[in-house]
Amino acid sequence: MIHVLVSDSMSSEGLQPLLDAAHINVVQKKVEEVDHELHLFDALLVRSATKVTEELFEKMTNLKIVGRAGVGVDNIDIEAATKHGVVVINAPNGNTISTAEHTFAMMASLLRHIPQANVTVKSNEWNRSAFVGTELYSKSLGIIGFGRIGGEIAKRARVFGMNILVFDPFLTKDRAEKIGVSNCTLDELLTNADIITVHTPLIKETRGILNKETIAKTKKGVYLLNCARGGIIDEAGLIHHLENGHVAGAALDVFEVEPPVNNKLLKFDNVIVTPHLGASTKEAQLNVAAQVTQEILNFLDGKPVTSSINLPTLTKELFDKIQPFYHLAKKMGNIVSQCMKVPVQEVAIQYEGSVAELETSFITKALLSGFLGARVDITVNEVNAGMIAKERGISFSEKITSNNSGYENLLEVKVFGDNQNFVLRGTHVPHYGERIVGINDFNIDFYPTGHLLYIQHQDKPGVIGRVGKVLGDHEVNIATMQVGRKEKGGEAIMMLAFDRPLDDTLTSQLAAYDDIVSVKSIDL
Ligand SMILES: NC(=O)C1=CN([C@@H]2O[C@H](COP(=O)(O)OP(=O)(O)OC[C@H]3O[C@@H](n4cnc5c(N)ncnc54)[C@H](O)[C@@H]3O)[C@@H](O)[C@H]2O)C=CC1
Ligand SMILES: O=C(O)CCC(=O)C(=O)O
Repeated sequence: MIHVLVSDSMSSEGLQPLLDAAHINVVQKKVEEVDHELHLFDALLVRSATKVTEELFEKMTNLKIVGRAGVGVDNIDIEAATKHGVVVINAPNGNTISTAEHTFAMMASLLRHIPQANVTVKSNEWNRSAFVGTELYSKSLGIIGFGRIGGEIAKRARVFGMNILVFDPFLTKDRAEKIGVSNCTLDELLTNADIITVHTPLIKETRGILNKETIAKTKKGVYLLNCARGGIIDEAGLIHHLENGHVAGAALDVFEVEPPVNNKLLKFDNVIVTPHLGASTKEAQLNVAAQVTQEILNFLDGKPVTSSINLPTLTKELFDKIQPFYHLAKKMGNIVSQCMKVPVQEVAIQYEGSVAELETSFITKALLSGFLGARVDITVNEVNAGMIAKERGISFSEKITSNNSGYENLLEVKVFGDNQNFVLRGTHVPHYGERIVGINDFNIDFYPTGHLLYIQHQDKPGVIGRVGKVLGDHEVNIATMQVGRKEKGGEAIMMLAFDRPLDDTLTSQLAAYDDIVSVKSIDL
């Protein structure tokens, strides 16, 4: 049974496929309410209320995936998720329209004082002169962060006859042209916009992008909006410019601390607020819950996820093509790790042939996870393999080569360790399977599975017979056997496969022969 914890309120219609799955047990409770069972859950679904911290990852020892029903993942410690090998996914476009519409509603309300006027009329006042507003028509709207939501706002602003100024360092010329806007510098936007709205993620570079100093550069009487994340507009800086009358008004859906506690911003008549409602429509909630549910089901079924924050994004088609190499790479990493029982400083992976055209970074991570999984006692997977390698001082690299070894595809891993290097080559043959085709300078051909014995020896008469006899004396049946050598009478290797693991006494007994250089038992 797979256990999924849904810890924030979510559209039950969107969650239905998870609720309907017979093999999945869905618990809809807050994290605090299941404190003693946290270790049971395979998946966690959240909106923005649940804080997914390092401490929570430590308690959720079985967790494999966190799904964020929404865009912003600032409530999830992505670094901690990556370290714990937990995939983080979000629902990037399900609430775009709702948030763009909310921002527009806030903008119109702010400039026409609708919330303030509403309160007075309901209090039996009829004071029309107190609420003279400002038109949106022909005003310059500055949009900071021109992604999905910023783009939708621009489309609506154009219909209202507004001029649009955009600042987004990552905006491509193509996308700007397609929507018909031009990118300007932050300073140009600040000095020319009548209204400024922010739509970036909350990251180091955007925290406080509008602050005491930058707001001072804006036009006197500017209106500011934040329907993205609290902290993108620095609250102290905004308060300063509301008090000195530089800012004519602000519309805020989000706050540095939510819900806001003793927040001075709530005292200003010209500040209108909503309780983080950008994505709160029936449509958006259905969209994000359905998107994230489908992704979780795919993931739990071993299918690719398309909106991961800490894994390369793969389409189903690409994922299917990568699968054979993913499994081969994982096994190759594992074999190398078991053959190199010394500290390792570097892992270099090379791709040749058709495999080089795929998303090799994913295959590299699979190889690293196979390598590290055999030598560390924590969960290692494609999510955290790179991070764990770095933490352990192991550098890794990948290279595409145009070498022509004759194989349709070839993966080669070279591992450099204390006084020892090791090279392994593998290929995948369609309809036939994975093959290891080279160890160090030797050509060989075996199927990497089960219990193997790798023997380096002298190419002399009687060695193979002696190995067979020792194994036979211990009632060990040899399932398959491959040999390889470089030259007659020189160094040689054997790879034997068995139906059951070998015990250490047997490998020590074989290693004691003079013409046997080394014996390594490999379990896959
Ligand atoms: N109030 C609410 O309920 C909601 C809030 N949000 C917030 O809105 C934000 C934006 O959402 P989307 O448009 O879907 O995200 P997006 O990823 O499509 O767009 C973000 C844009 O910000 C730009 N950006 C990044 N760093 C920047 C910088 N230093 N300066 C200027 N631009 C920068 C990016 O290039 C990107 O184009 C989310 O990160 C989330 O925090 C999203 C949905 C609902
Ligand atoms: O879950 C919510 O309603 C908040 C949505 C949001 O802020 C986001 O998607 O980034």
